[in-house]
Amino acid sequence: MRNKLFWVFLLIVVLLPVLPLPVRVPEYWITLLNYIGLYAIVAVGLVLLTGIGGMTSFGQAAFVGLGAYTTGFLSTRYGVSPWLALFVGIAITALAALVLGAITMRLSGHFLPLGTIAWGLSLFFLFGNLEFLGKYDGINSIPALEVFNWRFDTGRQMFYLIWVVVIGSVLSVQNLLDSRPGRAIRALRGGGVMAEAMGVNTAWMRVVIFVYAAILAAISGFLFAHLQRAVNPTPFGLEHGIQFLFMAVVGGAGHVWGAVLGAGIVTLLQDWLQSFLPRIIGQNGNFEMVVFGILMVLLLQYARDGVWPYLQKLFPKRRGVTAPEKAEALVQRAKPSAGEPLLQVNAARKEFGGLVAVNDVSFEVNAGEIIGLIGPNGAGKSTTFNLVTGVLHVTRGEIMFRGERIEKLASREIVKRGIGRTFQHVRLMPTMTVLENVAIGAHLRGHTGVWRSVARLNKAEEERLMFEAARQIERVGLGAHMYDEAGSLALGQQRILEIARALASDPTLLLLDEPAAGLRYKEKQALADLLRKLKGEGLSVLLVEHDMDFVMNLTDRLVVMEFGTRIAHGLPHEVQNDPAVLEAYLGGVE
Ligand SMILES: Nc1ncnc2c1ncn2[C@@H]1O[C@H](COP(=O)(O)OP(=O)(O)OP(=O)(O)O)[C@@H](O)[C@H]1O
Repeated sequence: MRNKLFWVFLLIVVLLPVLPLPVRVPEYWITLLNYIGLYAIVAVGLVLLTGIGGMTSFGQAAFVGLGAYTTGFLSTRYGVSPWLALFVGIAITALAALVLGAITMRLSGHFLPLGTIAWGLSLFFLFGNLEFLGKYDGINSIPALEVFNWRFDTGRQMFYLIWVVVIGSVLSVQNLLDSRPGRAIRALRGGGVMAEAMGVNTAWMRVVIFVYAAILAAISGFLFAHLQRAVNPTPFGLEHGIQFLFMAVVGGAGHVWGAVLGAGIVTLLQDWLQSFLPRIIGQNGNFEMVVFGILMVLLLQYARDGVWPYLQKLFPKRRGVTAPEKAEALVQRAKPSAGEPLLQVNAARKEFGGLVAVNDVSFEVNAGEIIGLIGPNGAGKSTTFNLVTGVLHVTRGEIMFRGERIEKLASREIVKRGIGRTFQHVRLMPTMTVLENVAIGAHLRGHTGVWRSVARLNKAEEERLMFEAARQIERVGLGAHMYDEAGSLALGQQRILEIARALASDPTLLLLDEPAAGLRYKEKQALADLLRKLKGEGLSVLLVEHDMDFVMNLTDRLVVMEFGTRIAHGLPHEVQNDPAVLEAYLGGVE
């Protein structure tokens, strides 16, 4: 169920063009609302791409152009039905975005924005220079849209079509974000290391949302062409690409409805400035751009999250995703029997240039054991951890898991095989609930993709995933916080939440990176109790730790490293009294 506000909004949209006199909305406002709608469709895509996925594109106007020119060209030159042209336009755009995305999405940092700028510029000049597209004059006499003899040849009629698409775009993106791939998209922020560790193919996910945003832009372009009944390159230039980005940011790039709000604010503001500034200043010129620029700077300075969050505070909060009381359990992997060899690290070596961070280190973890990997600062523990989890790859040596070599596999392949992990510095989605955070961990246990999620054909699987996430939350004792925002929990609880997220992947081995770091005594005790309980349930744990006391009463065996080398190995009390360990780890016998 959508909230009341949505239905009020829908009612306004339906009534606006048909209100009788004297409250009839003038043509001028209908035109403005049409443009706001067209821009909003593009901005919704940008919210997904930029606000949520964390990737900046200046090239959306070029995708709008692709949609507009395809229908303009096909419908005027070949008399093709615009509806067919819409599909051709979407296909061309998707293909272009796929190719462009596959090239640029792998590049980090500023390469993507630069790539989209280059794309925006080159397409603009291409439109303007191709003879068959009418060069800079463009294409005229584009036919009106028709559905069953109903012609959309006035602004008032187009209004409905445009706003149906706006609402459809918003709902489609909302549906997507509340789904398995949506949670993966939200986890892309912050570099994607966490998402990869949960089994998400982040490079592919980035391409997917780039294509999705491009398709929305192309649909907007299609409507634009049939509203204007003419196209030329000007509206598809880089300047408009930047404006779309402004709209998403002004509204609130992290909020889907923010796109509609942002499109409204920017369009109205520009229109207002354009008509009033010349009167105040007394001469014509592009003064509105100057004032607009200043307002933008102020907004970015004082309201980084855009205007939507302020508006949102006035209304009741949308109820988030909940876990069902009952659902069919997810399939579990076959568990090893106690004592079976699980992980074998054989002479693993990692060199960073001349530095040997891990020097031919060997150890193993058997099913049902808790093993501690300890050592002083810089000993190579985290590097070893990263070698096992696929974040780094060995220079030489081998790592076996359940009889299979895994040292060359990527993180997402390793979690697939049953190694779950947590992070030294917790990596949670702070504004998502505990439930949703844990559900990210179950990513690989679901299969629904983007299109089925958009169409809400994922209900049964979502219930199973949420049920499993809730089960893991109860298992680690965080049931009372199921619907709290993850960022609101204390550090100790956040670390336990990360364990629940790892458990949601149904691991046979749990890798914990300094789980006790920063915890208070009570929190450490709670964590140790939880790990003992998990061990009792047959789970194996490898933990990298600094805190000697914490590991002493918890682990079955300890592996001690110093300067990248394994210096001791054995039962905790044996290791504790080993002179080499006392010397290295405790800084010598006092
Ligand atoms: N990506 C990297 N590039 C170059 N050197 C690195 C890299 N990662 C780690 N090192 C170096 O490798 C050595 C081992 O570091 P590592 O982080 O594995 O130690 P650690 O035992 O986990 O220490 P800490 O407890 O402080 O986290 C250190 O000298 C570190 O500076």
